[in-house]
Amino acid sequence: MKATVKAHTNIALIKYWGKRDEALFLPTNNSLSVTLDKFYTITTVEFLPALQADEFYFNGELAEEKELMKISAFLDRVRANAKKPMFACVKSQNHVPTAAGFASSASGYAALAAASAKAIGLQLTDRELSQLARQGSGSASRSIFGGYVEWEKGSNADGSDCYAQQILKKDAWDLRILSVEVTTKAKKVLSREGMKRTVQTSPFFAGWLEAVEQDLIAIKEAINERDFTKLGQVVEANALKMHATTLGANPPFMYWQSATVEVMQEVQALREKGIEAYFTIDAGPNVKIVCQPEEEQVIHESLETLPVVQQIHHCRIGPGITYL
Ligand SMILES: O=C(O)C[C@@](O)(CF)CCOP(=O)(O)OP(=O)(O)O
Repeated sequence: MKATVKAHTNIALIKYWGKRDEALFLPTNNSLSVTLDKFYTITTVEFLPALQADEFYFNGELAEEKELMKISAFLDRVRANAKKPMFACVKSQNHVPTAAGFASSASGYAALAAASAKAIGLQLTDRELSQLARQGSGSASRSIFGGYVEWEKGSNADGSDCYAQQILKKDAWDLRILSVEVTTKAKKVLSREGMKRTVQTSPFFAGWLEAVEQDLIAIKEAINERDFTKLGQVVEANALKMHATTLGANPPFMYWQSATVEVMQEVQALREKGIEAYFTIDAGPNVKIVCQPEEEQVIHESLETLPVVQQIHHCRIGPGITYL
């Protein structure tokens, strides 16, 4: 009754931004991501009849109560699914620089979903695992798979048609992701709160929903044609539109800091010099840059001249979950 799983984090090229159902983590729009090779979570789950309650160790330390509550709530779904009311000991090791603003919940819940299902004896398909992980954190639904992944929003109220699937293998198109950590000052609005406030109060959210459908069509054409310029332009414009919605929320908020804008401007300056780099930004001030292998180094060198750049992580497109 024990299993260990390694799951990688992912970065959305077309953003998940808004839920149509908070309880089931059903999104308002499809999203598309690439799984990253460098950052991952390894989670071991052991169901033990002798346990009187769930236990959760995070990076070797007993986790605090509120984290344990979230894990237990997730395990309740697994227990109900397997009809086995047994408690578990969960041990998670994160290899994700949380300072980089990576959604470590993506790799964390993907690993927890796969390890807990396996340990309790559930035989779930990857699609079913994606639907289970989704109920821990939406973006985790994508980390079950490697390569290029699309998360289908579905339309059923119960989420039975809401899951992610791989649309292109990781080695089919070798793109690089530079994760640029900048100096962070303010406490950020967590993505869950950010998207909820935006859906409920931003007049720009309707425009986002229209635009993201078009962006998804365009990026899939770009992927099929291996057209990096087209992909980069869609990725950057999609991120900017997502962030534009937050400015219209009530109360308004903004994830960018001055350092964020400096990096964005450096990327645009690189393009004016003929170096193709495109940025994307999630629920935080850090910037991720998409580029082609041959320009990865020159982009790194230009970024590290910026005093606001603290660290640059080089990522390639990575694999789906593995059972260790
Ligand atoms: O990753 C993306 O598509 C875009 C974002 O990173 C943009 F910030 C949102 C990720 O949201 P997540 O942490 O999955 O939310 P949850 O479902 O409330 O846990």
